[in-house]
Amino acid sequence: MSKSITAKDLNVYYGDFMAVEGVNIEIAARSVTAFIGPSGCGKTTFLRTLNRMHEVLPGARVEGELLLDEDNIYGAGVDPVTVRAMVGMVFQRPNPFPTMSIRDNVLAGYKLNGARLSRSQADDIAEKALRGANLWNEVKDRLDKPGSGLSGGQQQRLCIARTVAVEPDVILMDEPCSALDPISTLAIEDLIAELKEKYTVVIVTHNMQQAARVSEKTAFFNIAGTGKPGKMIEYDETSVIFNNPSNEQTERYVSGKFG
Ligand SMILES: Nc1ncnc2c1ncn2[C@@H]1O[C@H](COP(=O)(O)OP(=O)(O)OP(=O)(O)O)[C@@H](O)[C@H]1O
Repeated sequence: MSKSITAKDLNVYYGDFMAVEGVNIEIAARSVTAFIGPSGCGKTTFLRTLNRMHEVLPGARVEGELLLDEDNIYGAGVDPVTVRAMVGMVFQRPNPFPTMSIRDNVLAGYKLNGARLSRSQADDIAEKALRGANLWNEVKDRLDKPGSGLSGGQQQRLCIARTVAVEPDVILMDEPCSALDPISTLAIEDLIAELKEKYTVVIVTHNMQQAARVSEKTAFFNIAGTGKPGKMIEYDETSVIFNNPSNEQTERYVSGKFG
């Protein structure tokens, strides 16, 4: 399954501070969208609203609507835990559970939900997810060894396997390669290209070449100054954003004149 994402007039606050203002965006199912922009413009903050992670901080809140297909994830009675099962997230630093085996890391989502799986069901889920994360061949002979014994790039693919194991509709990635070497980065970028066959992928990246390589659409965010809210300035096909943007701020950013 894969779902579209639509934000309507979304404002995001930390207490009284409005960190992101007035985002309107439509992200197609089965696509890769990159969020770019200078530090502090609200990319991560906005990304974390897409699976209701933002509100885990005290005082953090959201105004506006956020639809997964037709359903407002901020609607009355919607359980954030259900939303987070549909919208998985991969973080900047690989964060496998260090003492858990590779296999149990992949199955962690099921264990947290209290699902009862037979040994063969669990084996099938683990293998499928590890294959889906392009990690199976590297770990199939050591599934019972701790996840922390893998390289950084392998650990990040393990985290992606953990995310895809529960079959989400959307995968959010917050600078997933920033702690990785170039070879591991390429492995993750290849994987992102495969993931979009099944999932809607949204990635925050500081690396403009990466945005250009992996995404079909790009949203450029900017901030007018300290204490001001970040805004989405332009959203278009990635090739347009990088080669022929409409907005002067976008043009200045992608040509390296600031940020
Ligand atoms: N936990 C928090 N409490 C209060 N303000 C926060 C918090 N996290 C972020 N902010 C503020 O929200 C604004 C947007 O930050 P955010 O981290 O989303 O930007 P970003 O574009 O992802 O930046 P970077 O590229 O540096 O990661 C900034 O002004 C930041 O200081």
